Amino acid sequence: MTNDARLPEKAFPVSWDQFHRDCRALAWRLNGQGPFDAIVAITRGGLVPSAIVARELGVRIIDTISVVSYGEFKQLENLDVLKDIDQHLAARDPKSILIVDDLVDTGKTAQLVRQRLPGAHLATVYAKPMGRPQVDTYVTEVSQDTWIYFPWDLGYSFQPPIRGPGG
Ligand SMILES: O=P(O)(O)OC[C@H]1O[C@H](OP(=O)(O)OP(=O)(O)O)[C@H](O)[C@@H]1O
Ligand SMILES: O=c1[nH]c(=O)c2nc[nH]c2[nH]1
Ligand SMILES: [Mg+2]
Repeated sequence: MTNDARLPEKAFPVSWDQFHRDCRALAWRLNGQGPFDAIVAITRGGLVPSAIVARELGVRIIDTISVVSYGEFKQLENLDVLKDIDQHLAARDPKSILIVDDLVDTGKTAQLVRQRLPGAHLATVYAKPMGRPQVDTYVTEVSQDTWIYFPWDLGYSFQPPIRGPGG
């Protein structure tokens, strides 16, 4: 048990280097599918993976949908859509559209975006078991009681020794 009751049990910190590799691995998996000619990034977490996947797959059109679902480590009661998908994009063949996010947790965010773009392919870098059914392609699964720490949320800090200061 962690000291702070708000924190999930396990931590999975991800460095920039690891994240870049995991996004490239996602792009490799997606390369055999599609082809995709537009990406919908679920902001904000989907922005960095979308940029990397777009570069690898040669996709030039990137739209965003802004969904807020989490306060501090806890999901909010209702998902809030602050910015919706462009109507021009929604009129395209859904099979050519790739939806990208950093992770699925409960799957509620992914489900909301799927309902707006039925038939589009949804990809995330990480997936927790509850959200996995909402994802077509992902790279790494972590347990439901794990919190993923992304590189843009982290900084260098002192780590106390595992056995404490006495050694
Ligand atoms: O599967 P779910 O339980 O719905 O959670 C997953 C969503 O939660 C996080 O976004 P968040 O709402 O925290 O906003 P952010 O992307 O701006 O950080 C994450 O980036 C996913 O979009
Ligand atoms: O940074 C994050 N890490 C997570 O594990 C997570 N789950 C939902 N939203 C999340 N945001
Ligand atoms: Mg998000």
